[in-house]
Amino acid sequence: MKVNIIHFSGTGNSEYIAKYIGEKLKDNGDKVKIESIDKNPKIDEDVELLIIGGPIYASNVPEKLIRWVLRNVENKNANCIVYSTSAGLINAHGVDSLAKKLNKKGYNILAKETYVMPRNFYFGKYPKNTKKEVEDMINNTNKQLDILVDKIKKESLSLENMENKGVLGKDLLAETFSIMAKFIGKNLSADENCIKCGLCVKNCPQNNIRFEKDKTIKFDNKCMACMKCIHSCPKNAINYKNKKYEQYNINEYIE
Ligand SMILES: Cc1cc2nc3c(=O)[nH]c(=O)nc-3n(C[C@H](O)[C@H](O)[C@H](O)COP(=O)(O)O)c2cc1C
Repeated sequence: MKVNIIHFSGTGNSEYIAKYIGEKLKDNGDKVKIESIDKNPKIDEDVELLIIGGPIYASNVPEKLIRWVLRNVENKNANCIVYSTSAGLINAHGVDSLAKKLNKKGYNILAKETYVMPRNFYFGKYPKNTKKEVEDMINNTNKQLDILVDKIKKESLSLENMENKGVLGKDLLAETFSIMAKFIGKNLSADENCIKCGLCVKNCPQNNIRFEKDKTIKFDNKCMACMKCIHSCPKNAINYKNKKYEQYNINEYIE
């Protein structure tokens, strides 16, 4: 079977899901392509299964992912699985919106999956997950993924109910959040530990970070609050509201 797996991932959780499913299907002999929307991939003409997902930001997947789907996915009669990753199950069903858009384009939605993964945005009563919590989450998610992969292999998934309620409201929330995110971005700054390596400049999915003439790091007004810059800085030099974040790196927990 020809499979395309497309994701948006700020800090690696949604990419992990894409790769996990992808590798298992490759082992099964399927032809699999895995890509991030950051590379603006093309969906194969003859794709038989599209798997697509990203993180939950306040009840929906990022507006960037929704917009990418609306603009870049052509109408097609193929099977599709949508997924989201979130730090908890509250507000986690934003994946309905993505499903609805793809269903309108002709895709048969076979599953709407939500995976609880480590938190990448912590404050107040939502602290960073402990090592044990992270390990448990990844183990549980792997079990959930194995069940899904098994169903894909056995072709035992059936059509999802598309009578989703509240998609309009969730889309409005995603738009509102994308505006709020710009303000979150305005609270980011690089401190004296910055070694000017340029990784954040290169990695930012919004091209929101640049070097000034004097090589200081400048954050513009296009932030989507994905947290990639904070968690991937090799010197943990990027602060939010002048406070340092304890970094999260999924690679520390997987082989
Ligand atoms: C700005 C922002 C808002 C978030 N909002 C929620 C939320 O409403 N509910 C939730 O469960 N997780 C929320 N999260 C956590 C992420 O959805 C979760 O950590 C996700 O797995 C990150 O995926 P990624 O590593 O692929 O970017 C939020 C994360 C960020 C950065």
